[in-house]
Amino acid sequence: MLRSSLLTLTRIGSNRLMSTAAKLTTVEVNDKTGIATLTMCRPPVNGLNLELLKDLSQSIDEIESNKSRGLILTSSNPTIFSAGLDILEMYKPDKERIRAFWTSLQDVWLALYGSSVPTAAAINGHSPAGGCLLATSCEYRVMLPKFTIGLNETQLGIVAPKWFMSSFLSVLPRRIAERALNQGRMFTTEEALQVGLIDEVANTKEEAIEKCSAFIGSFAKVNPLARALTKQQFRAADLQQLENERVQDLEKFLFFVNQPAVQKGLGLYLESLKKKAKN
Ligand SMILES: CC/C=C\CC/C=C/CC(=O)SCCNC(=O)CCNC(=O)[C@H](O)C(C)(C)COP(=O)(O)OP(=O)(O)OC[C@H]1O[C@@H](n2cnc3c(N)ncnc32)[C@H](O)[C@@H]1OP(=O)(O)O
Repeated sequence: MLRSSLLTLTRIGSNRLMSTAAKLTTVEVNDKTGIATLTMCRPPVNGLNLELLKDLSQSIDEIESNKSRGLILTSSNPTIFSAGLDILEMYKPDKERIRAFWTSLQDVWLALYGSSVPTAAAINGHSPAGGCLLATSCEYRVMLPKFTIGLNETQLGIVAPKWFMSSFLSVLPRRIAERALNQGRMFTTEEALQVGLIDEVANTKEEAIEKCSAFIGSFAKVNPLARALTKQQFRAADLQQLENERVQDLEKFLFFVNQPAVQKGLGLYLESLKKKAKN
């Protein structure tokens, strides 16, 4: 693969840092545990734009093919895991780019939710919408206090697609998931723990990564193939549904995003974010 030939390896203590120039993610493999930490680093808020999504896809593929023992997803930003989809991709979109953007988001979800290696999210900051999608696509979540997580799409006047719901439903009981999605509810760390949206709370990012590593380590004595096939059987129906409906899902998104009312709503939301940032 071209990307493999561009790969540079740097050693930091017992970790190998795999990265390429101008990347929006880094992958660091711990030599002792064999676990890869995939860090999103797109300032200011890890907004999921086309480039970050492509990097995430490549990094997940890399981790799968390097036979890492597990994947921990986290952020280089000390207060934001990911602000979700970059709204600038969806507001007054470029025709070709927005197709590639949504297709890349589908790719990331299929790769992460369907990953054969154990996955965990060290949620070291706010995690709305697409950020929550990434976290709930993993098998385990550890979050730092005083942040928020949830699928807030209805608050923006937009609709989370079915596969966002699949990830959410793989974590939460249906009744709680349905109500939270309808309300566009953002959960505090404490509330998220209470309903089961996250598995543990940690006080620091390092502690969160340790807890994620311990979760991944809990599979050490389980046959990796049996574990991977079992996980994939659990997730097969959700994954297959998107595989079967990829084109329709893209067309539905394009139709929706181009509605004048949706464009107006996104514009107002962007404005309110910018106003808030200035104050
Ligand atoms: C039509 C579409 C149909 C279907 C698609 C459905 C799926 C949607 C999934 C999504 O992910 S939609 C995105 C939803 N995301 C959000 O609602 C998050 C919005 N952001 C925030 O709540 C906050 O920014 C934060 C809690 C993440 C961080 O707060 P704070 O640390 O106070 O940072 P600022 O708010 O000051 O933001 C700094 C900077 O970043 C810009 N920004 C924030 N979020 C986004 C974003 N999602 N997309 C693009 N830009 C974003 C914000 O405007 C500020 O920009 P400046 O230029 O003013 O610095």
